[in-house]
Order: sequence, then C-alpha cells, then structure tokens
Amino acid sequence: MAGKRDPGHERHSDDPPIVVEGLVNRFGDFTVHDGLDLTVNRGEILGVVGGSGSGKSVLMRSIIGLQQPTAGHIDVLGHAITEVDPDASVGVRSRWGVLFQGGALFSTLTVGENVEAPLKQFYPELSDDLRREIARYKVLLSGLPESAVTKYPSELSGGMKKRAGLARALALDPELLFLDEPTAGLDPIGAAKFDRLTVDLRDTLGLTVFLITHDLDTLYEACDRVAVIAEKKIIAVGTIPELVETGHLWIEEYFNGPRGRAAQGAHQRSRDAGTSA
Ligand SMILES: Nc1ncnc2c1ncn2[C@@H]1O[C@H](COP(=O)(O)OP(=O)(O)OP(=O)(O)O)[C@@H](O)[C@H]1O
Repeated sequence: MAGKRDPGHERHSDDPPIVVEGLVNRFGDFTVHDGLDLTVNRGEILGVVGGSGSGKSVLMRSIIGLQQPTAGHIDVLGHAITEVDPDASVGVRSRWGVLFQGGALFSTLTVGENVEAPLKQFYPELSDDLRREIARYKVLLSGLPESAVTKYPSELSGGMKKRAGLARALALDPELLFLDEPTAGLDPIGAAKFDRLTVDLRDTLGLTVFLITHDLDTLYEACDRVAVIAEKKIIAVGTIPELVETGHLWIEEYFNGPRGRAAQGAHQRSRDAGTSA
C-alpha cells in the first residue's frame, strides 16, 4: 500500500526495531522507571512481565509515543520517538499495531468498521470497496467468522472482542505488534488459541511482537524471550531458563512458584506430545 507509509520503511533491516535507553518516567514525585534499558530484536515475540504497577503499560505507552517520558531515548524502526514531532511521526505510527487491554473498540461501529477506521485515517484514497475487503480479510486473519464483520462490539464475547481488536491492530500491515495482556479474561482454551494465533501471525507476517502479560502459559507457549520489570528497570531479559539462572528472588518466585511450575509442566507435556506424535 502507498499512502502515508513511512519513507524509511525497510522490512529486511537487521537493526533492532525497538531500542529504549535510560528511560525515566515520573508522575509528580512518584518514579515508575529510572534508567530503564531494553532492546527488542526483529522477529521475536518478547514477553514483558512484572508485578502489578511495575510500569509495563507505561513502558508500552512510552514506546508508542502516548506517554512523553521524563528522560531517556526511545528509537522505534529507526525513528527517535521521544523527539519526533507529531506530523513527522504519522508515517512511523502506521508501522505498528496495538491491541489495548479490553480491545478499545469503538462501540458505535461494527467490527468491520472498527478495522476500517485506521485504513480511512492513513489511506483516505482507498475506495470503499477495497477498504471493506481489506477489513474483512483482517477479521478472518484474526480467527473470527465472516459473520463477525457486521456485528457490534456489544454482541461479541470477550475472546471475540480481543480478536476484533487484533484485526484492527493488523489493519495497516504493521511490522510491530503491541499486545497488552491479550489473554486476560479468556478461558484457558481461548487463551491457548490466542497464543497459537500470535505465533502463527508472527511466523506468517514476519512481525515483531511486544507482549505484556501476567499469563505464565503465554510466556512458555508464545514468547522467545522475556523481559522482567522490577525496581524501576528491566532487571533481566532472556529465555525462561536464562532468567531462572539469574537467581533473582522475584524471578525465582515467579517461575518456580506453584503457578510457574504448573505452566512449565503443561509446556513440557505439550512438547512431549508433539515429539511423540
Ligand atoms: N497518567 C498517570 N498518572 C499518574 N500515575 C500513573 C499514570 N499512568 C500510570 N501511573 C502509575 O504508574 C505505575 C505503573 O503503571 P502501569 O499501568 O504501567 O503498571 P503495570 O505494570 O502495567 O500494572 P498492571 O500489571 O497492574 O496492569 C502505577 O503505579 C500507576 O498508578
């Protein structure tokens, strides 16, 4: 698609698509981040975990330019997000999609119209027919039935709302996908399906995924690496075995507590079933 695509758009560059350096976020005298560093590699699904209120969502909002940090540098797809002016950032903003907690769908629009909204904004030159067809394709890609296109958000289950939000996040063929607690509120089967969908979309569309979650199963099933926020910083980033090796108390309790062990056991069983099939 042409339109307002970022002229610097290069899908095959090996540069990390997200680099955060020395991030500081303060609200009054309350400090959320104090010198936070993070690099997200191209093509990976990076899980971001941390206790409630540790600053996961504020980090995501800073990266996508919704939160002006107190200090620090954030580079997304080669653009300095913290310095870019709103007009110049229009192009780079079309290169990521975001699924907010709860889906954040427009309640007065159908699912199809929700997906069409960013297309209208960034590609006003598209014909109505083509825009509708692209939206329909994204709805199907997100695992919803065709009939969902004309439904309103109030007519959808929680899991369907997440998928509709995902379809909207995919509307502009993004390179980066931000997911804020995508499996929260889903039943275990729905959550597992969503995890698989995330991996499939990454594999087929070549996405890089920044995924905030409290869901240990998601970390095991979908994430390549996990970044841990604590003490106002990223205290560790790596595969789950690498994190556990750090010996950090919070990480130890998180992954080796009863829920962590249950998730690890379930992951091992599904791997064993896969290799013996
Ligand atoms: N706009 C704001 N003004 C003041 N404080 C804020 C603002 N946004 C976030 N905070 C505070 O910053 C801290 C981090 O919030 P954030 O939403 O990033 O946490 P989180 O790690 O995503 O938590 P959870 O896992 O519960 O969703 C919280 O204490 C929150 O109250």
